[in-house]
Amino acid sequence: MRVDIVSIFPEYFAPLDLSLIGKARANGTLRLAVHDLRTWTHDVHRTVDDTPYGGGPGMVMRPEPWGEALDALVPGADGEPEPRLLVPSPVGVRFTQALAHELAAESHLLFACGRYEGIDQRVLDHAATRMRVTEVSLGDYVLFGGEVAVLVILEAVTRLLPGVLGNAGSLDEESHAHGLLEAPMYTKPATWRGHEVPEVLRSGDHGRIARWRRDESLLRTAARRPDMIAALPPRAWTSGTGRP
Ligand SMILES: COC(=O)c1ccnc(N)c1
Repeated sequence: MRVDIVSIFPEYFAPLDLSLIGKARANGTLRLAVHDLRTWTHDVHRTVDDTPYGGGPGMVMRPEPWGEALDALVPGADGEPEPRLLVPSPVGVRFTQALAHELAAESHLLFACGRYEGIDQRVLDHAATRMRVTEVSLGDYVLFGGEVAVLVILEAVTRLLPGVLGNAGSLDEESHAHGLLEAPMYTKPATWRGHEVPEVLRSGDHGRIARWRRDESLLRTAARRPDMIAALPPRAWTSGTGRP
């Protein structure tokens, strides 16, 4: 997967050299490049923003640098598929595990990091004439800029790519993998500060363990995320594997 990120704070992405994303970059699973939007400015102050039409507080990101940046990063006639442009924004569609899986199937993601009051709408409108554009929200709150959201989205997507997670099986059992929250997890020692690991998990009875985990998962989801319970298919209540 090719990923391009455009930001006025490229240094925000230094963490992408670390850990499993760093390894994915080193082994070629992820071809990631970070670009400074100011590369595509031409004035001495390298201006990227201006006052909003219609008045109001704050500044808006100018369209010209973004237009030139996207022109430079979107392959022209060389046959490569158009990238999917992702714009982290409070007004976007909610980022979910399902969307992470959808993005993990893309060959080229292009992230545009807005700052100030956002990017001139015409940048997104023009981009939509030649590529898929998705504004993505992490939740109902506002950040200083899109950079932190890109780190979150990129981590959620990259870990789904083949070979990135050492134990791919964990993808199958984790929270949100099957519309439920994961059951509690335990490791040694069996007793810690007077707290015992549930006996069933030390029983070696895999059928009992699977049922216990399913039940705990349903209870935890019902308590914390009733919206997810409401979205479950009816068969989720009877399957013994913990998978709806
Ligand atoms: C500037 O970007 C944001 O404020 C933002 C991005 C993604 N999700 C949000 N909830 C906010």
